[in-house]
Parts: sequence; C-alpha cells; structure tokens
Amino acid sequence: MPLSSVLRDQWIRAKYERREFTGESDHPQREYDSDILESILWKKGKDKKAFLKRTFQLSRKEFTLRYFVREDSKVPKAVIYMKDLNVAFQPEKIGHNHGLQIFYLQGEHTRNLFVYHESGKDATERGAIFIGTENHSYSVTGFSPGKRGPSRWNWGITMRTPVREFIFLCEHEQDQQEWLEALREVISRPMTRQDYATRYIKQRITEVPYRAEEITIPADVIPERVPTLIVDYSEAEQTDEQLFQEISKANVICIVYSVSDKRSIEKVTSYWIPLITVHTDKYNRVPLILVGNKSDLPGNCSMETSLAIMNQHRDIETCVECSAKNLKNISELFFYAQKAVLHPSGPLYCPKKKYMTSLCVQALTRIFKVSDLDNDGILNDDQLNSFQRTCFNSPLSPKALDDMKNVVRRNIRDAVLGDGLTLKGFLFLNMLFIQRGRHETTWTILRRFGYEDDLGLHRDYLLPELKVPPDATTELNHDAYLFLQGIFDKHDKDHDSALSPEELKDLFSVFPYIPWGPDVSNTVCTNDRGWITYQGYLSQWTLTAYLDVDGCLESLGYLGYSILFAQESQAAGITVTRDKKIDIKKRQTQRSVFLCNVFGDFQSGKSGFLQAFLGRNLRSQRKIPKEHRSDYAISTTYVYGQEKYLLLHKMFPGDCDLSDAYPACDIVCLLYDVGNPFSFKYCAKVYQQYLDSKTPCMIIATKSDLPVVRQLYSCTPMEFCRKHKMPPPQFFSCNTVTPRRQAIYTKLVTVAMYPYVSQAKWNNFCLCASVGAAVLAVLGFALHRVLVKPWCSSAGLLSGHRSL
Ligand SMILES: Nc1ncnc2c1ncn2[C@@H]1O[C@H](COP(=O)(O)OP(=O)(O)OP(=O)(O)O)[C@@H](O)[C@H]1O
Repeated sequence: MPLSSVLRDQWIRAKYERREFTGESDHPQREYDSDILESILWKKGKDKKAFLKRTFQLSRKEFTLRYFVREDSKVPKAVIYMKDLNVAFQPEKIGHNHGLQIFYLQGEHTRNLFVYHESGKDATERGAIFIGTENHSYSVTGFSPGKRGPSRWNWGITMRTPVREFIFLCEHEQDQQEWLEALREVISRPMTRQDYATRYIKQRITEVPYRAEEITIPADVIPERVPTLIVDYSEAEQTDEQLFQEISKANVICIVYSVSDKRSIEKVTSYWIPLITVHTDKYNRVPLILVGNKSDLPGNCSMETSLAIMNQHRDIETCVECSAKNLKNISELFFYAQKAVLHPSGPLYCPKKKYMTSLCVQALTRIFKVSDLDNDGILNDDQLNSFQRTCFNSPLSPKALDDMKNVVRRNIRDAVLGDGLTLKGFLFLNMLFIQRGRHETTWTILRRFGYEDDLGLHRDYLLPELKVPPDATTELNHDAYLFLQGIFDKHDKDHDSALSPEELKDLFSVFPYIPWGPDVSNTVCTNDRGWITYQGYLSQWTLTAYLDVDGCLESLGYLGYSILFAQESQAAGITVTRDKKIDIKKRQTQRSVFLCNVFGDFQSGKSGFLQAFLGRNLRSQRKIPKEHRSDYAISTTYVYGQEKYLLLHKMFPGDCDLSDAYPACDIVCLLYDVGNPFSFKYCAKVYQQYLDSKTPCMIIATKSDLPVVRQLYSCTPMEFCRKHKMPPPQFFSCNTVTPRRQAIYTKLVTVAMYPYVSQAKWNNFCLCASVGAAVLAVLGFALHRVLVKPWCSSAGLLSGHRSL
C-alpha cells in the first residue's frame, strides 16, 4: 500500500472513527505531535510473580524504548534501541489479555520484559518474516494478473525464505513494483552482525517454534516396550503454571544449558534444580539429565563443571553434551533419559561412597538367600543357572559361568567358594554391573524378584488380588504346602524336624520383620524344648492363610513362592473354598480347615482346652508365661483317613454381641467348670442369646477330675442338652499325668465336617469317624453306613456318665 493511501486511511479512521481533532473526544492529540509516547505498563518483577507499575517511553527521535521504575525517576532503568527490540503478544503466559513480551538483545544475550497494559487496543500479531540475503536463499519475485487464479487484487509478490514461500497481493501494479524494489534492496544488502542476531530471534518466531510439538517415541522401539512422550517447555509461550504441571507429570527431566553460555549452566543450580525440587514429590524424586547443548560452538563450560554439579545433586542421573544443530548425541540423550526412568542409578548406587546403597544391598541379599535353595551360603552352578533362567529366561553357558566366577575371584577375596558364588561375590558382581553403567542388569534381577523403583517390594507382588466371597474360607493348596515344606527343610539344618530360634530367625531373614510372635509356640505343636515342629510350622501357615490371607500372601512373597515355583502370583498358592451353604447342600466338603469357637465363663478352662489339643497337660500349661499365651490353637486330626486342621479360638466372656464380633465358625464349644456352681449359667446364656440353630454346638464339662458340684441354674446341663436336642455334656480334663491328645477334638472336626447330621446321632457318628478312621480310610468307607449304627460312647472322651 503506497504511503499516501496509509495516510489517507489513518486520517479517515482518526477523524470519523475515533472522533479526533473534532473537539468531541478527549483523545490526547499531542501524541501526534510529541516526540515521546509515554504509557504506564505493568511489568513482571524479577521474582517472577508480582506485576509492578512502570513508566515506558517510546522516543521517535532517539528511536528507543525506555522504562522507569518510578514516575518521577530521571534515570531510565533500561534504554532499548528499536533495532534490537522485538515484541510478541503473550496473553496466556502473562495471564492478561493485553500481555506483551518485549525481548531485546543486550550484548550476546536476549533479555525479556513481561508487561501488560490495562486496556489493550485489540491489536493482534499474525507473525513476522525475517528477510535475509540472496546468499542465504532469500528471494523475491513478482507475478502478473491471472498467474495465481482469479483475484480482485491481481498483482502479486512471491517471497521465498529457506523454510517457506509467502504470497502477497497488491491492488495496483505500481504498489507491486514499489514493494519489489524495497524488498530487493533488503535482500541484496549484506547481513550485519546485528542482522544475524535478529534473524535468530525472528527465526524463533517464524521458523524454529518456541516449543517443539509433543513427540511420542513408540513402545516397540525399545526392549522395555514403554512409549516415551517428549514434552518441550518454552518460557516464551507457556505460563509458570504450565511448567509446574509438566514438571509434576514428568518421569525424567532434561535441563538444557548452552555450553557456550556460562550463565546458562549457572542457572541450572541457581534456578532450575531448586524449581524442580519444589515441584516434585520429595519421596519420589524425578531423575534429571543435564544436557549441554550447542556443542558445535566453542564452549566455555567444560564437562567438569557439569560433573561437579552432578556430584552435588543425587537426582542428576547423567550429563551429556549434544548439538541440536548437527544432531550430535541427540538420540543418546533420549536413550539416557529413557534409561534414567527405567533403570535409575540413584536407588542402586551411592557415588560418594562408591558403593551400592544399603537398600540395594538388602534387596540383593534377600534375592541371594531366596535363590540359595540349600541354604549353604553359596550359589552353586545349578542354582546360578536356575537364577539366570528366572531373571533372564536362559541359563548361562559353562564358559560364561566360569568367566563370571573368574572376574569375581580376581577382584575380591572369599567371593567364590568351591564351585559357587558367595553373597560377597554376588554383591560384588552387581556392583560391577552398576559401575559399568549396566544398571539394567541389576534392575532386571530386582524387578524379577518383585522390587519397584524405591527398592520396596511391589504391592502387586506382595498383595495380589484375591477375591474371597463372604461364606468362603482361604486355605493353602498342595503347591504352597510343598513350597513351605521345602523352606522348612532348607532351614532345619540339624534335621531334628523342629526349628530352633536361630533356625527360625534365619528363615525370616528374608522378611523385613519377624511375622511370628512368641505366642506361636503356644498356638501350634512344639517339641519338648518348645521349638516349633514340622507339623506345628505347617499348622501356623495354615492358620495364617485362614485368618489373615493378606498376611499369608505377603509372607509367601517374601519367601519367593511365585518366583521359585514359577507362578503368576502368590495368589496361586491359595485355595478359596466354595460357599459353605453349597457344601451343606451337596453333603460334602473339600475344606481342610475347620474353625471352632470356644466359649466359657472366666476361668472355666478354655485355655486348658486349647493347650490340651497341642498335647500339653495342666502342668506344662502352667509354665507358659502370661505374655506368651495364645487365643488360638491349631493342629491336625484325622477324620475318615483324611488329615484335617482344627482351629480352636478362645472367646472372651464380656464381649457383648458375640454373633457380630466374631466370624462364622464351623462348630461352637460351650465350656463350664464342673467344680464351679456358677459356671454353666454363662453357657446357657451364650447358647440362648447368640447361637443360631445352624451351627453345631457341644457342651464340655471341664476339670472333670475335680469333685462335681451342682450348677446353680434352672436345669442341669444334661437336661439343658436334652431340651435343646444336643448330645450330653462331654467330660474333659487337661489334668492328666502324661500329656496326650484326646478324642474330643476329632469329634469336633467330624461334626464340623458334617453339620447336617442330626445331633441325636452325633456320638455314634463321631465314634466311627475317630476309632475307625484308619480302617475306614482303607475301605473307602461311605458316610451313610455310619449313620445307621447304634450310638456308642467314645473311648477317649469320658470316664463315664457322672451324676450331673
Ligand atoms: N483339671 C483341672 N484341675 C484343676 N485346675 C485346673 C484344671 N484345669 C484348669 N485348671 C485351672 O483353672 C484355671 C483356669 O483355667 P484356664 O486358664 O484354662 O481357664 P480360662 O477359661 O482360659 O480362663 P480365663 O477366662 O481367665 O482366660 C487355671 O488356673 C488352671 O490352672
């Protein structure tokens, strides 16, 4: 557009749109004749937060922009020559509709001023094109009417830059010629140093975007099969809020500085690292990569500087120099970034100590112990091979095995013993992997054994999902018993079929805590030294699986069940039984654990009843310290030749609503002390108030060796049983000369297994189950045959009917 047209246009707009020069508007007319245009802009302070009022002046004469801190200041804070200056509208970044970023060159550096004006003038920038010289592949040509299709404006200009072609249309041929002339003059002029700098800034606007588009490197290009999303950040285009959000989302952050700009590396420690620290979780640090860009330029920041920074900041995973211009080390940079996320060195290695972190040593020690199947402190060739298969899906060749042992042997003493690797050797080998930058090898081992990035065991590894419906129970399956038997054998070093305190401690050395307290010795069978027997050990696992399946899964995880038995998860070792109602309907059960709740008034002999099941008489019970007492007792009995677990649970009197407070059990025992006249009343109360007719119930008369006294209740225990169609009270005493297991417990399991058998036939039924167990197992005895036999008393149960 010729100058005359511009002036005419502006004159019409001023006079008729803005009503200037008419006396109708208070528009400051002096703007047109004054040399200086002054305005108040809000400028972002150095702290990057608050906007402060500043006076800005544009001087036509000096061709400068200057600003003042105070209105009455004489000395400007900065004077910027227009030739060095550029602006971009930044409403989003500045957070104001009329936000503007002013950037200008000062020496070698670009400075930024972030400002906004309270009332904008609706101007929007559409872009800018830098015009370089012919030598730099810039050209301009005109074209005549019709060349570019029908248009109202026929005369055109094609402006070519190295990156794209721009087409402009003019109304008249004369306009076209004037523009062509002006543009050719610029293009033919050699570029000054200043022009180069300006081009850099302008290219950032038009050619190199402020911010690269988000790029996703697809999952299938790396062995770990995870996609990589690369997100760029530009201070010029994005707000601090966006930066903070991206930081908090990132798995790895590359801090880029210029090797030719010392101040940019200083900013890494003074600005970027503190900023990232504030905006990331302190318990879950994000790995950082220090990237020295522009390695094609002569640098004044040496690699030593970045290494020193790396040594000071644990989160810096690695540093790398690259050149985005000639693409040197760019793919390496992203490889390191991926590696920093997938195989971070921070949790594994402490550069200061030049040794593995204590958490890493702990984890590898556990892995060694789990893999040392015979617990001799050495991974022999077989064990090393199965370890190798577990972690890397293939065994080592004999030569590779030998080479590996030789490397370790050469470097450290006591690392190889006989033909195997000691714990010391195993730790050394891993340290070697880490020191040689092969973190992924150690991470593969750690991850295979359930560890996650913080070197804790993964929740999914320890607590896999297991659905247990309300009327189902949880038991260990055959596989899990086999595994636990193996663990027992591995730790029973003296082969006495019991675990001494040291052996037990060693067994739990792969746990972060000892899961069994001293009460366990009074929950399961022990030998005469009080050590948990093989049977007792399996019983305790059975109890854990039944009462605390999550705890059991966790323990299986620590012991390495799913890894050593090549199972998908620890849950593979657990059987969830079917709904008990189906068992009753089908008149058969596959369960092997039955729960019996034991009620009785204070001092009625409940503990005695539990302990006697573990083969302890009154005398041995009295030796149990109070703090070691247990509310549970579990052991096995045989019913029709099948081994079943009976879990006795002592209930406390005083619990107000027993039916709500305790889970459904398979059978209930109501205990009363034959020597205490007030004892039976409690049993009658529990029976009437809390028991449903569906759960089998048995009344047990304890301390039967003591003189029997009359119970102070409306009826005798015998009459009570008859009235409620229960078998008569069963006499019991734990005050025996020698400790012995009594038949009452088999009877309880039998009744628990067949709750639908009428109570009147119990004694008959139970006698056959216990006395004939072995024979019946061989003959494959059928249940219905038992039911028709006449009632007979169980030999081991009672000393006879007493007068009740
Ligand atoms: N056959 C017996 N002869 C004599 N005393 C016995 C006999 N059986 C148990 N006792 C004693 O009776 C007391 C109570 O027994 P026990 O601790 O088993 O009852 P409890 O119901 O578990 O008690 P609490 O309700 O207080 O927990 C104990 O002092 C025990 O030694």
